Amino acid sequence: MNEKQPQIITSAQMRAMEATAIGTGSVTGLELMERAGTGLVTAILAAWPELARPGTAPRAVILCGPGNNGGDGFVVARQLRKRGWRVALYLYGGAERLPPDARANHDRWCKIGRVNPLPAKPDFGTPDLIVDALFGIGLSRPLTGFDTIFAAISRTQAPVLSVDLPSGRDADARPDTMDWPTAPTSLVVTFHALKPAHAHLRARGVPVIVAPLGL
Ligand SMILES: NC(=O)C1=CN([C@@H]2O[C@H](COP(=O)(O)OP(=O)(O)OC[C@H]3O[C@@H](n4cnc5c(N)ncnc54)[C@H](O)[C@@H]3O)[C@@H](O)[C@H]2O)[C@H](O)CC1
Ligand SMILES: [K+]
Repeated sequence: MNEKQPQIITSAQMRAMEATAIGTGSVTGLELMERAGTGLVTAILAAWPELARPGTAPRAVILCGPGNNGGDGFVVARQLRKRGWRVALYLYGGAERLPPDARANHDRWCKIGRVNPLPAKPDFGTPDLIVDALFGIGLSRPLTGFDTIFAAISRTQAPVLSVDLPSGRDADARPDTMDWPTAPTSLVVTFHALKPAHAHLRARGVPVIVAPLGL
């Protein structure tokens, strides 16, 4: 009996599903983003239970990008802070560039925490966890100028949770994108279903978790 193969959808199919769900009014983009953030935090606590122990105040560094992938990062920051984590959040790009759902979560985060601009040569110190919420399925071309940031992530030797995709990776794993510069990763949490890039990551031994969005 052949093992049930995980469903793999393209980024276009994912976008169409999100658009249909939002278009029919069955859910809002903001609600989808909150579900995504909750799925990410659930995965963090399951993957690193030593950080979930009451009484510890783990330190997370959260890197937010200019789109809704960054929006997910703001949700994670708020939810971890609520659990007593210390959170240092960095934003690449201006808040005014954020799309509505991400901006709403940026504004909610600003009520309880700071937004630091992501420096070109960052020093993230020694966090317990790094959350890579820079880029997801909206990446349209190879990243340039992120090498020092990726090196700074590696220098921390902290585990890296990739939101949806390791930043820099093309979700559809088109052949000419396989050598695009990509952030380090320890664990990838994607949403609703695997995309082609996730099958490649798993084949290379990178753990990939699919968080449901209720779609
Ligand atoms: N739709 C929803 O409410 C949900 C979305 N999910 C998350 O959203 C991202 C996809 O978000 P999107 O805004 O479409 O794209 P990204 O955030 O991945 O990035 C777009 C952003 O980046 C810029 N950009 C693209 N390529 C480059 C580049 N090479 N260099 C610099 N900047 C680049 C582009 O201009 C945009 O500003 C998805 O991955 C999920 O994480 C929720 O999970 C579910 C709800
Ligand atoms: K990411």
